[in-house]
Amino acid sequence: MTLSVDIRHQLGAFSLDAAFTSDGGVTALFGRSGSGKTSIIRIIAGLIQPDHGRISLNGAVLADTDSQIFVPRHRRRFGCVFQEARLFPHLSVRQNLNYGSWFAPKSECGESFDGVVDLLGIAALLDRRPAKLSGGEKQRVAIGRALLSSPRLLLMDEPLAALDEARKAEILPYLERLRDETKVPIIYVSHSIAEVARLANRVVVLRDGKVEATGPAVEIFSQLSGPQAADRREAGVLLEGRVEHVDHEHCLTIVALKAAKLFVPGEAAGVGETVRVHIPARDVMLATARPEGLSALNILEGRVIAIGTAAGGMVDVKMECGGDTVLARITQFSAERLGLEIGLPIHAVIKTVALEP
Ligand SMILES: Nc1ncnc2c1ncn2[C@@H]1O[C@H](COP(=O)(O)OP(=O)(O)OP(=O)(O)O)[C@@H](O)[C@H]1O
Repeated sequence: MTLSVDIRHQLGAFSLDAAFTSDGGVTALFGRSGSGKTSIIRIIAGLIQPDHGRISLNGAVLADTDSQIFVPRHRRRFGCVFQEARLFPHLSVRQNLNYGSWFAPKSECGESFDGVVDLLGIAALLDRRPAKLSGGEKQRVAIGRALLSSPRLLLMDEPLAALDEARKAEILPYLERLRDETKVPIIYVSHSIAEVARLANRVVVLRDGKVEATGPAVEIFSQLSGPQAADRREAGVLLEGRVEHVDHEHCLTIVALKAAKLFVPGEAAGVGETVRVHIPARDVMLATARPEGLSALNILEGRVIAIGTAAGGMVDVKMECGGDTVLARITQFSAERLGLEIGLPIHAVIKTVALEP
């Protein structure tokens, strides 16, 4: 599956000028509020006709202003999931789900009803009305309804934004299953780094209607100037590794990175599985000599490879640790006191890491 988007569009004073491709899996459109994410989703969905440009899916043209082609939205066969579940209040969950399959072409059997119900864990909800569901349950039903329409592409616009942290945590594993177990490619809009880091295979970073960067999630989130650099709270890196050992007694997972090993709290994956590990930059301390007597389990050795420009008294320090990149956000004062410079051997003391299987 290749979705190719190359469009220009004017919305009042806002200019959208974006080109990117998506090759299946989850492609996240990521950017701050007002960067143009929703407008792009609406253009892909066929809700807005672009002023200029072309959109195609697997070579089939959906919109092309040069040849005046515009496939209307109902003929694109895309499933949409929005911030609000938008279920029919007078229909049961089962009827809401069946509504999705009425739009599926009879010749194509996509996901089965039972398969979708199982995938999203909604079997116990089938006879309830939406008013009797939690926000997270409603969203799972909305995803199910979209999937049962046998979509060629799922467009998800901030599907978790209206949910509290507990509901988000409840629904994220289902989105991961959706990504891993169905073949439906997903365009996923979010301004949450944690969400995108966890779900996306590819990331398109938008700023002021333009594509600022695009590439594999692991690469995009490890760039010093990456999308997270501006975000004081969420900056960090995403590393990929393999589970080497699960210590059930201490509820720890030991992940082998390129050279180093990381101790990660929890038992979220099995031995041999590939996992992503999120290391927030604010949780990384630096030491010029190997520290002793610390409670932190993870001390990685490496070298400083970049020092970001200071903002608000803080600097980002990028290190290469045995082939992996780690980012630390420390005060300018500490950086000066440690005499940090490119090439300096350094120890990264990592306080918390989160496993994202
Ligand atoms: N119909 C419209 N007319 C004029 N301006 C518009 C219109 N629709 C959107 N805009 C403007 O276009 C810009 C991008 O909006 P858009 O909703 O695509 O951003 P976004 O990245 O999805 O933001 P958010 O994360 O807040 O949803 C904003 O400045 C918005 O005010």
